[in-house]
Amino acid sequence: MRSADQFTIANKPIASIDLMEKAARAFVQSFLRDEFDPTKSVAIFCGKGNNGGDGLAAAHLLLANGYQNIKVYIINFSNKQSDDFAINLQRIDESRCKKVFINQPSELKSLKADLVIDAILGSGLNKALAGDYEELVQFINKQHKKVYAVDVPTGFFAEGKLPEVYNGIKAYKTISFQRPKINFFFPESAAATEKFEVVEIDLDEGFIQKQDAAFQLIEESDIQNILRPRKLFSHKGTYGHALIIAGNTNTMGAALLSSMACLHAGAGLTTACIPQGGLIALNTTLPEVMALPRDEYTRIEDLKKYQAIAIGPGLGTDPENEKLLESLILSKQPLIIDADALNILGEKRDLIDKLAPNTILTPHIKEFDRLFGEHESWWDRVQSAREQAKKLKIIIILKNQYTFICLPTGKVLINPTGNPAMAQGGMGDILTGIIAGFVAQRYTAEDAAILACYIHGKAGDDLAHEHFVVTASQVVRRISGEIKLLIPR
Ligand SMILES: NC(=O)C1=CN([C@@H]2O[C@H](COP(=O)(O)OP(=O)(O)OC[C@H]3O[C@@H](n4cnc5c(N)ncnc54)[C@H](O)[C@@H]3O)[C@@H](O)[C@H]2O)[C@@H](O)CC1
Ligand SMILES: Nc1ncnc2c1ncn2[C@@H]1O[C@H](COP(=O)(O)OP(=O)(O)O)[C@@H](O)[C@H]1O
Repeated sequence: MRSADQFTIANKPIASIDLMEKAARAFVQSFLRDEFDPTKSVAIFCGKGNNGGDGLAAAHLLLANGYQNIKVYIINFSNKQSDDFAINLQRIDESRCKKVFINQPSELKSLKADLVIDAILGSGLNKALAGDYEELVQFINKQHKKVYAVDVPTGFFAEGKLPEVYNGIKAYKTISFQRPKINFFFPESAAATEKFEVVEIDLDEGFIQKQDAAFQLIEESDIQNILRPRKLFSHKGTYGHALIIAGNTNTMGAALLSSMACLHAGAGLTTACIPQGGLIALNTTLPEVMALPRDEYTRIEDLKKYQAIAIGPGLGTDPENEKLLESLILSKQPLIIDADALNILGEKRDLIDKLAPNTILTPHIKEFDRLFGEHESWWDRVQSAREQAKKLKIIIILKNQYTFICLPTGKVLINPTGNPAMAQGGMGDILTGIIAGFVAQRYTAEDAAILACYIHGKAGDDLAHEHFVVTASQVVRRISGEIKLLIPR
């Protein structure tokens, strides 16, 4: 993003000071949507780089928007200052805005303001906070004010491994420019900001898109470009046959949820490979789904009729399941491996190297670490998922609030849908079923992964508008409706 700033300044008819003004304007617009009471007092902390410059420009704009009680704290811990900071400082000097220079953190005794804007350090942060900056930030955090951060909270790295213990600003909201910073998508960011919003500042989009960015956020338009309508004169055979190998004595629910999700995602036929004991449950709850009792299942040649095979939800890790997984892997059929099948793979690591290209693995954090070793941070975990997907030519769907879809090309797609109301058992089982449903319909493994993650989360988001918690069964029933809403007319 820093290179996009520089490219835009060099190639668009816009001076860097005007870009700063644009950024400040976008920040203030977003701030005013949340904070529309101009009688509130605001303390704006400005460093002497461009982040601080944004803060000064924002002070100006807030005054122009009727805020009377604004105080700017200029953090004067270093002699260096950016040119655009200096220009905005002069503008502040000429205005009626109160300002004070802070040469040492101890000069700050109290903070009376209702709201705080943090513009101390932005994306220019090059090492963890220490010394005066750390002391200043601790002081601000201890005031327990509502803090709005400009671009990134001071002390938060926009990318790269985050320090184990975060010592930067704890913001209520971060208003970030043009593109979200990759580290916002990792759980560690919860210590730095409760939420973030991305605002446009007109950086050169063409340039940004040409960058070979490893990470890409999935957008609704991507889904619309991938989804295909049901064809005239089509029949069940057009949409493929999926096999869901799942369930055990105490975990038949996982098999039912997965199979149901596969059905609702549009597979032409769905067969559930379950234990004998689950037949009544299946036949009573999912009459559309066919059954293949697990002990009858032996011949690998019979698998050829399935366009997608998912294995794992509620499966158990018995030795016969190990053999089943191994034979499936060797059959090179289109495979989605989840839950207990991933745990088996974690124990029988030699099988990992035998996975066919485009096999889909759907681990949550624990399953992932069982497969590929413990990781200290999410940055490390995602890097290693990326490397493994590339090396093995498979797709790894690393599940979390933001799910990372790691492709064989080395690219990582970030799924933005989903929310904490979905944090309940069974939610992963239905994701697996949805993926199988799309693979059966002959979407590529990559497209099926993208569609499934996005639609799964979107269904959960829509339900969460009205529900405190969203169950997997509720999400399943919304899948087909979500597809209908997303599909181009
Ligand atoms: N044209 C542009 O480049 C634009 C930049 N914008 C703003 O500019 C910010 C980036 O500005 P800068 O590159 O000037 O960087 P910052 O303002 O984030 O920081 C600059 C200074 O902080 C020092 N520093 C870094 N880490 C430190 C640490 N741990 N302790 C103490 N000092 C430290 C650096 O040596 C540098 O002197 C963005 O976050 C954004 O707010 C926006 O105005 C949009 C346009
Ligand atoms: N806080 C959350 N925000 C968004 N999605 C979530 C959240 N918590 C869980 N999910 C989604 O729910 C699913 C949980 O998968 P998993 O842990 O395998 O569940 P289970 O094994 O119980 O079926 C994943 O797709 C994950 O992305």
